Amino acid sequence: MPAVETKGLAKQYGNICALDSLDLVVDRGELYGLLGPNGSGKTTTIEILTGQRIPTSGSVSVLDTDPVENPLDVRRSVGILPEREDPPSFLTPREYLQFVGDVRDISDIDARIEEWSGKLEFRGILDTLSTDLSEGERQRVMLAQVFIHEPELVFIDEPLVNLDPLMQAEVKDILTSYCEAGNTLFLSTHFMEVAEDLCTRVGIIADGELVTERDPQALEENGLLETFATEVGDREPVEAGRS
Ligand SMILES: Nc1ncnc2c1ncn2[C@@H]1O[C@H](COP(=O)(O)OP(=O)(O)OP(=O)(O)O)[C@@H](O)[C@H]1O
Repeated sequence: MPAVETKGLAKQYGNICALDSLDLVVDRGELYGLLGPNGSGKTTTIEILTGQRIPTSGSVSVLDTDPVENPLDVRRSVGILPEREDPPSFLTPREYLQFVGDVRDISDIDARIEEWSGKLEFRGILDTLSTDLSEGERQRVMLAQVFIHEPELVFIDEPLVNLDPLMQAEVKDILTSYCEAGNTLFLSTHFMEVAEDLCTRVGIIADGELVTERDPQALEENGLLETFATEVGDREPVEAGRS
């Protein structure tokens, strides 16, 4: 069974059609990137896949579980990093990750905090209040909470945002090795070079529909940007109220 599968997935917010019959299949071990213009439905898709939102119609399967029927089971077995999410300002990274360890039932959380704060190079700020951290330091802590319970499927919106170039290279290596070990990564990004460098397959979504899927490694330089411009740029604007 694939890691993620949607059939005819649709989501209306009042008279706004955010998703319109989305069919997606992401196999286990893939590093899949979902690209699309602002408002095309990427966040809505991830929120439905992670049991945070109920679709209007269609079916969803995540690790063989229906996130609409069993949202808690899905949220326990995946890692999630939404866009612009920070650790609570009033906790230190250590306290926050210990809290995550409690929620995820991790028995050796202290050892894992050591491991992930080492990998993501934030051991030196483990006991600093999060309100006093830089944006990049907060992103490192949030990346640690994604992986600390060793999920087999991870959803990340803009994984490299706010990271300096050396840390971007580290995180790219972490994400690639995570998938090489047989796990699955579902990314959403606006950065073509991130998708080109990292993803084994990308899907381009526009107006809540999947318009094309490509292997970015098989494209010429800037090929993804050209594909994006062709597939998305030529579309007619969609009016609110379309069903
Ligand atoms: N809670 C909500 N209530 C009403 N409309 C919403 C809600 N969330 C999203 N929308 C609308 O649904 C559409 C899809 O939004 P979504 O956030 O999924 O897009 P996106 O591709 O993630 O956009 P971006 O790249 O700008 O983050 C947009 O038209 C948006 O305005």
